[in-house]
Amino acid sequence: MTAQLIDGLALSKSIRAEVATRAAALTAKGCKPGLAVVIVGDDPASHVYVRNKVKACADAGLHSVLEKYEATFTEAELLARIDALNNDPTIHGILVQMPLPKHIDPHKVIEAITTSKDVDGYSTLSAGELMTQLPGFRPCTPYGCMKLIESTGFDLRGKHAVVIGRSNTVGKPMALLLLQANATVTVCHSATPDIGQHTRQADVVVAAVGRRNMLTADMVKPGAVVIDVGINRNDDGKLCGDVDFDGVKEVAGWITPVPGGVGPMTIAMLLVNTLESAERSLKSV
Ligand SMILES: Nc1nc(=O)c2c([nH]1)NC[C@@H]1CN(c3ccc(C(=O)N[C@@H](CCC(=O)O)C(=O)O)cc3)C=[N+]21
Repeated sequence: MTAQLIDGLALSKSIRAEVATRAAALTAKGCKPGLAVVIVGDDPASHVYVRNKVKACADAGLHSVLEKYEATFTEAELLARIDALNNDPTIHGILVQMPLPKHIDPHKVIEAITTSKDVDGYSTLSAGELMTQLPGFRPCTPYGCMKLIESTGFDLRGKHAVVIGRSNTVGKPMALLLLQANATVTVCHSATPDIGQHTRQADVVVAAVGRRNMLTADMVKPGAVVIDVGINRNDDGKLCGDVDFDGVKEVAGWITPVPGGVGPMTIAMLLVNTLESAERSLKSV
């Protein structure tokens, strides 16, 4: 193996420890940071994720509430809960776990969350704040990817970064964050004829596709930083990313594992955003 491992689990722990320190200071001032996590339906993977988020809050000394609703919960009922959480002074962040059941319009739900509590950064106003470099919340996964890249000491200025995937939650905000760090950014997607032609020129590759082994060693420039956002299962049911880790680690300079890479950072940045929201709420009174 030539690549150095970027340990997302270790980095997430140090960020969460820092969150805990700042949360304790806020709590001492009478403002304990609070996160509300809302889940509708019975998708088992989603239930595992939200449990991890709530546990991470408890570990860092944040207040959290988990609201679980049956798959039959209506859109109107959910919007009423969001309205209540928007007006709840003990709650600084609201996360509605995706995906939602088909009868609920996710856009309507996301837009109902007040921007100051949109710690997922999924709303159109948060997206606009990201695009225009205003202080709104950055989506947790791309924000965590930036911290992972930063942790290597790699300076993005003037470097070529290739993002594979153009989702609203990862690919698009990732490209904007890399651009803000002065990288030259290429976004590849399902209609890109030859993705390898682009990634072979890249100093940084962020793979956010959702297809196992889509990035192989022959597509990577020697020494490149490779960030794997994928969440897939292999034939044995084991969690794996989008990157052919065993092949790419022989070529890359730095690489994130799955699990233990981007996933834990997503949760760490959710706590950072919630803490930041609580700090802002104190400043605004
Ligand atoms: N409103 C909303 N916000 C989200 O941030 C959101 C969401 N909906 N829906 C689903 C995705 C997925 N997601 C993950 C978070 C942590 C891990 C994570 O911690 N993964 C561990 C492994 C966990 C395991 O073993 O399954 C790791 O990669 O090491 C994974 C996935 C947040 N999401």
